[in-house]
Amino acid sequence: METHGLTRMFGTKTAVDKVDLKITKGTVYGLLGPNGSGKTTAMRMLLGLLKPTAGEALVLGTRLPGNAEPLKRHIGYMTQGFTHYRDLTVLENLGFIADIHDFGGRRKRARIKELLDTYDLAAQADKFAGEMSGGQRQRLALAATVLHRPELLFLDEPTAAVDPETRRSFWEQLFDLVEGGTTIIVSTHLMDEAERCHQIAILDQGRKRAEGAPRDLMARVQGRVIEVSGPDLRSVRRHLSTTTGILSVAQVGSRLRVLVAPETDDPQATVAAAVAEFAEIQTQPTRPNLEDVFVLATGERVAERTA
Ligand SMILES: Nc1ncnc2c1ncn2[C@@H]1O[C@H](COP(=O)(O)OP(=O)(O)OP(=O)(O)O)[C@@H](O)[C@H]1O
Repeated sequence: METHGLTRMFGTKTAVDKVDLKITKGTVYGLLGPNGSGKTTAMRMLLGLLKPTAGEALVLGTRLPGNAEPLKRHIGYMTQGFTHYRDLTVLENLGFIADIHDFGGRRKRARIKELLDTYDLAAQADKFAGEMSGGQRQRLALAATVLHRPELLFLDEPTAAVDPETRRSFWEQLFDLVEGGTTIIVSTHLMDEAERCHQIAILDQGRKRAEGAPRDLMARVQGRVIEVSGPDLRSVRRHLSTTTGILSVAQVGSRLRVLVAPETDDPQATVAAAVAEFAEIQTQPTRPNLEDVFVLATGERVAERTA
């Protein structure tokens, strides 16, 4: 899948701004960005549901904008929230989706049985979707999305509303799909979710600000994140927040994580000098995370934007 200069305006607002992407078959590609950064709009254009204002995309050999009809058999889309019928049972929900995809008779029964086994839903088959737990409903949503064995799967913030344990097992299921050759495009504002992707693009205000494997992106920030410990950390934090060359300061437990701007030669010495007036302060470089990459790419923390 590739896009060139993909752009979408709503009135005078540019929701997606000249975005170039290249996504390799059999990988999980993450679109990471805060609310309103253009993730859903980008996905809807790639699904052929929304026409780009400018630019183009090539999705599984189909050129967009253009006739997206041939794509529909080959792609799956899990929207934000759960889109199955709460007053139908698990079996009825899957049966309904199977009918939409023209699965009939024995083929329909076999595929539904397979999905109930794969997604551990057999015991809930006759339960109303509305009465299931969040984790079970999410498994049902994924089962329904992959029923027709799509080659390309779009997941819009799939685990924003579930607990960490459910999120972990959901991701294991995604990697099982990838092993079978499926390509997955997932949008998220969660750093731990983005870290699991093979490749990510960081989106901010509709623009792509950075792209690469999470590990490579974090390596680029190596040495720029300094951990500060000692007494009176709230005062130290306030002081560092107004120091030139320091991009962000966040308290994590009994330490501060300080991100130093790229143009600064010796980040640790810069932080040490800035806190010299405080007694008993220790500084040491620490391992960067994707939040640091995001701040560096956009100048702002995701949490601040999302809040
Ligand atoms: N149909 C629409 N009409 C007008 N503006 C829209 C429409 N859809 C999206 N927007 C605007 O485009 C921008 C990008 O929205 P989009 O939903 O793509 O972001 P997002 O990153 O998916 O965020 P979220 O996680 O909140 O869905 C936002 O400013 C949004 O208000």
